[in-house]
Amino acid sequence: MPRKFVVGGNWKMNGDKNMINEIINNMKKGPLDKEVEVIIGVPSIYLTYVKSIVPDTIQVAAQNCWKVPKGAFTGEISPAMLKDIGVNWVIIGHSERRTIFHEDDTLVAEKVAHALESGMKVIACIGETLEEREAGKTEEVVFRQTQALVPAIGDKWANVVLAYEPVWAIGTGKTASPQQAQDVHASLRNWLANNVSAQVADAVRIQYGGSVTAANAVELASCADIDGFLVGGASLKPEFVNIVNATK
Ligand SMILES: O=C[C@H](O)COP(=O)(O)O
Repeated sequence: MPRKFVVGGNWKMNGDKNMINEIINNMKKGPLDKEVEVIIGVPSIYLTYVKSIVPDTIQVAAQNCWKVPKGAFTGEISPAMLKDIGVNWVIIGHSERRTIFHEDDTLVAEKVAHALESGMKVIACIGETLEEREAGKTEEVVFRQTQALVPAIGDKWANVVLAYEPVWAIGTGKTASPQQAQDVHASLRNWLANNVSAQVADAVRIQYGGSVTAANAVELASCADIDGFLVGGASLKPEFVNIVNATK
């Protein structure tokens, strides 16, 4: 079965109500390709507001969550709380969480496991730093990060999207070339076939993220193993509509 293209917009810690109204109005105007799954990653404080103004055709994600349902974890939010306000997706393990907030593979896996057990869908992020790429360790790093997720995901791969985001391409304007991205995506799929199952390898969607724009999205989207994007900066701009429509 062909994999449905899935485009996420990760707003990160950006936006206010005025800007959010503009972004959503622009997406409503679209038109957005109906064949593409669209998920916007919203700062937690605006999740309820965005849910109240967004059409059902656009799904809403949190950018993080904690690994237990409730308790003394000041400043955190749980999958149970997200589900309570109708948010069914969460981005976990973004490189900014891994680097700035020191989230390691184990914590990322615990968060993924709990989110999935709570009935949420997860965009799980992986990707190498520039230093790791230059040392020829790209595959070693993304395989290690994915391996940590395997027991956490268990049989719930249908609720997971993998986002390959080379850290050196995030917010830098340096996009991975379509060949560089395709090579890593193909290696990941091959690794999944050997270490999980052929069925999961074939079905799981792997997004590319890192300086995706309307100008490079069409070529990246034409690669066989690129099943969508996780878009940062450009998801705040009108060109996000063109990125969603990159396979049209
Ligand atoms: O989650 C999105 C990625 O960090 C990519 O961000 P960017 O498109 O601004 O490079």
